[in-house]
Amino acid sequence: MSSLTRLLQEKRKNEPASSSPRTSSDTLTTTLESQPLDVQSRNRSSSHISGVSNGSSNGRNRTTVPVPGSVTTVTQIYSEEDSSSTAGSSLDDRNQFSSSFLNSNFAHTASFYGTSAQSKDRFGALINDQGAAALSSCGASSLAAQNRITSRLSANSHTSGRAIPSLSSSIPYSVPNSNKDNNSSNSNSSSLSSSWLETYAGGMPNNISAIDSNVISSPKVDSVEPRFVISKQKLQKASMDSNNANTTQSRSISRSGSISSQLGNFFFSKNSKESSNPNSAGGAFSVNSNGPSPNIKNPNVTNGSTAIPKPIRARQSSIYSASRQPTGSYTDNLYGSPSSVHDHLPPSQSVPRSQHSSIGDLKRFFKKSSSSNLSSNNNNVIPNGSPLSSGIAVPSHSHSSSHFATGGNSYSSSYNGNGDTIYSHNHGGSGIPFSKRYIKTGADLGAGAGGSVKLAQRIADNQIFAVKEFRTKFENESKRDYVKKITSEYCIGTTLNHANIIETIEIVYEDDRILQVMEYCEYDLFAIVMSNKMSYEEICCCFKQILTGVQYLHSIGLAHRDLKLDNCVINEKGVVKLIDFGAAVVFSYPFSKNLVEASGIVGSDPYLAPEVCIFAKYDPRPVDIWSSAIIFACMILKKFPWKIPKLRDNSFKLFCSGRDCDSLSSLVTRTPDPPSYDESHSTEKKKPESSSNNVSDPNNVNIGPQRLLHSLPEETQHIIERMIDLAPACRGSIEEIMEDPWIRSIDMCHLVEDALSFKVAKGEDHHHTQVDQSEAHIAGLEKKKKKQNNQ
Ligand SMILES: Nc1ncnc2c1ncn2[C@@H]1O[C@H](COP(=O)(O)OP(=O)(O)OP(=O)(O)O)[C@@H](O)[C@H]1O
Repeated sequence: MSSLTRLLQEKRKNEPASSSPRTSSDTLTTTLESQPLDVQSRNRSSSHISGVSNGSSNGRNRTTVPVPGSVTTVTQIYSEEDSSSTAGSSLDDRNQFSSSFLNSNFAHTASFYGTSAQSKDRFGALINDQGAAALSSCGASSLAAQNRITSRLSANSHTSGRAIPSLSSSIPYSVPNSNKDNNSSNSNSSSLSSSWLETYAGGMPNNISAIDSNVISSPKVDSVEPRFVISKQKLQKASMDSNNANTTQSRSISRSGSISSQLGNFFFSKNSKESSNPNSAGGAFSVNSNGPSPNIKNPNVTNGSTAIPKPIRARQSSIYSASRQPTGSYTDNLYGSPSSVHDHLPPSQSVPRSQHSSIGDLKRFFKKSSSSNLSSNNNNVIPNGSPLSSGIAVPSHSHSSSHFATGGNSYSSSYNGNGDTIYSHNHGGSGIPFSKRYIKTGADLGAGAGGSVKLAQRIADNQIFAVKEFRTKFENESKRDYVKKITSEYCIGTTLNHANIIETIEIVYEDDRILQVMEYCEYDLFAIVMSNKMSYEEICCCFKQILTGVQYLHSIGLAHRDLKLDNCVINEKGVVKLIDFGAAVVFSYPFSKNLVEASGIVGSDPYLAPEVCIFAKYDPRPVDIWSSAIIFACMILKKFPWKIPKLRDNSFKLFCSGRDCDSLSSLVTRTPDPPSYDESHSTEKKKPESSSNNVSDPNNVNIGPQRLLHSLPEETQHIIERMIDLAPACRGSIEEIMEDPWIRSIDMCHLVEDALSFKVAKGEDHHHTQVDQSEAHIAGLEKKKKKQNNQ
């Protein structure tokens, strides 16, 4: 337990119960605690686990976990390590749960930066514990599926994470008339899905219908250009939709260079150096470059933008490649050599290593830019509604537009992140080093696996920003992966435009440091939650804002993959913003109806969706949905429901138990039931069936989904249940969630246009909690703890 954890626990213990305002969440927590069954559950699980580990053979046992009564149980293979780690299951004990809650929040994103041996071990353990989960009584078909999985695993065990099947091999994503040839490897599921959908197309969940073709893990792309064009369109459409929906926000997409093109321009083309003109470095930095297609000219770009590197390189260096290889860091660990990263690419996409980035590229890139200008450029601000030559009309309201410039020294920004001001002014930044343009205030906001975040003040206007200094490369990390992580975070940050997404102002490479300047938000949502002062309505507002951010991301084909309380910050106006796009992936490309599956165990344990721990490849959208639901549960309960979604975690095991199936893998690979005649003609019958998976004892709140749901307000239970459906194919999509009556009824704080600025329209039924700045960020809490210890 970290010292900070202890600090917070002590703080909470010392707080008299009456000192905190009585909120709905308090009531709910009390309700949860009042359930003695939690304690019983923990005792039960301990004994089961103990039994498992004692009987271990070769460190592993196949264990059937008994659950009281006649309910079905979930079976899994355990290792001794697993069994010993079962302690401290979340819902069972408040203190332990709080500890877990805090520790997990301070335990940073797993795997994405996981270059340690731990990651490797963890990955291996996950493969063996979850992927090979052999289950017994779910019918012949699921058993067959399990056998397929298990045999694949055995055939490739300990050698390659790629041996783990894709979730799509078990879940049919395909739709009729999709290209079945492409699905030869998944012929079983494909044919299943086709027949399913042909028959029950209307019954498929929203999260499947959005991607209405076959699932691929390595998309075949002959040309990069169309993707970029559509990426812009998607961005524009998302912004326009957003405008039309509530006129809450619309920022210029003047930073219109796609993520991929930016990355390609930045790092992965040696030729870019040769082919560029003297201004090319700046051009390469310009997000609003000519765009990736040589056929597309952008008359709005007046600076010396560079020629676009060869598309193939751009693609390989993009988030596209990141999305296919987000596990690069641990892949390197597993295979011992960065070259292995390329080995598993299809031949058509395999790239000679010489084409990939190097730290030298990174330095050249930043140095060139630094010497020209790292401030923003008015040239990048596109007149309202002006169509780019690529055929994209930008949103009608120029909003934020801060990014690298190409030699000009003007700056334009129109969104201050507080939601009520547009500023637009020029800051002479050309050639001026970061240290001359910003003063570091010295205050630390937080630090994680990706780097440390500090406060800085811009000299030109005294505005405060959060500046993230990226960590240096780990020794056992490939340069390529390192550069990719940094660039993906920056490129995503600068490309996205939404009130609920943090704005990246610029990125600076100076003195061998990489600094990302972001708008500053006064509070971590985690700190606000831990203050225990949030009202239920406030929690709902924050939740809906998070969902709104997720909706935006998903609408443009991106998934965050690391949604958690401490990746949500909130400003003093009550606007919640998602941060940390280091793990984000593209799941859908323009002109393609294919789902690009994500891979790798990426995220933070308590927020992880179960399929992430089981399958090497998965649809990242339901993962975000699951994590969002966990965030909501954490805000209500001030606890995690479980430490990790694995059966070794007793609380999660109980959550999975009591269903009409005893196999976690089978539960996770379930597909939606076709609508029955009764269901389609009677809405009354539908509810009891969907509200209880606990076939044996629907009233037992300790088993099955009710274990978590019963602790939540009744009105939230339906949609949260949809969000924590163990099967991602059945899980509610973001569109479904946003249409939920309760979600719709939430009076959410949002931005509204007001002449030349945007103001926050506050929800009327709540105000947003503010805490002392000394406790507003994790770093502040840590500092305070240290101080207390020294006294
Ligand atoms: N724009 C911002 N405004 C205020 N605080 C911020 C901002 N960005 C980051 N922080 C603070 O810094 C912390 C770390 O930021 P971030 O999550 O980006 O780092 P990381 O190294 O990627 O973390 P992780 O290990 O979770 O991946 C956050 O939890 C938050 O407290």
